[in-house]
Amino acid sequence: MTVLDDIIDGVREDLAERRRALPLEDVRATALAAPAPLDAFRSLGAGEGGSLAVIAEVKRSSPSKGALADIADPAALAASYEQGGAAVISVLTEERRFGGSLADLDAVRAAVGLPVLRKDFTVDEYQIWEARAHGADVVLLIVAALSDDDLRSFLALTHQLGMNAIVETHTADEVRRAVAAEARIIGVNVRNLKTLDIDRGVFAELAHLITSGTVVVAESGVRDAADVADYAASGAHAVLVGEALVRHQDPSATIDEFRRAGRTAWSSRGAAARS
Ligand SMILES: O=P(O)(O)OC[C@@H](O)[C@@H](O)c1c[nH]c2ccccc12
Repeated sequence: MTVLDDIIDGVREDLAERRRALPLEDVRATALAAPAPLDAFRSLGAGEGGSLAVIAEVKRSSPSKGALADIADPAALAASYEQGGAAVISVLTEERRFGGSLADLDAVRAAVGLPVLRKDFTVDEYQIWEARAHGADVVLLIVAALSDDDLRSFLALTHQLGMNAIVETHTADEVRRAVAAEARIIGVNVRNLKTLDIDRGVFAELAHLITSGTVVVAESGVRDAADVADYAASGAHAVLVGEALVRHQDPSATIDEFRRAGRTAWSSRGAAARS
């Protein structure tokens, strides 16, 4: 049993409970009445113009490190992310291992004008409707946790609702599956969710397998501006950062610094390509 299997068992139990309290029909009705989703593909694709997008995450704890930060006011944290120039705000909603909640998502949604990612382990279409009902614009689809059929049908539902999905990969085979499913945004998570080990080199190994026209996101393991520059130089349009931001005194300034590091790496990459 991997860590991922274990997390998903908990996710399914919690999901069964929410479904009993609120049937899919009710969640659907709320989702369809919600304000139209924001276009995260566009916000992230701004990378084409030579800048790197930062997806800034509200993350209370993690299975590998336990409690990361005491986030008393997730809305205020998200507002500081927006002020620093984040393109998208990610909110962990998984409760058991990450300490997140749909209440955190609601608070952040109300506080920012940016696209919001509901970060969870999506194993059922219910969670996609639920994300939309809570005002999310983006969901996470982890290839390692899904069959090809589920990946395709979840992606189709997400797009039908006008939302985007970050399709998360960790191996060459998963990248191939994501590309075959016609994912528009592909994330490479350098953390192996089965073992929780980080290997930053995985990003450069896999990024070049992703077809052009796709937004490429480097996920996890960003400690500082140098890590951001490395990901950008290897082809990231965006980076997804949690721990380094929630632990920092001034998340807003940190995002600004990361964006500048990304821009410099982008322009030298452009220069290398031209010469
Ligand atoms: O805190 P970090 O190392 O900056 O990582 C953020 C994000 O990539 C990580 O939270 C994450 C990536 N994929 C996930 C899937 C589920 C839960 C969490 C994640």
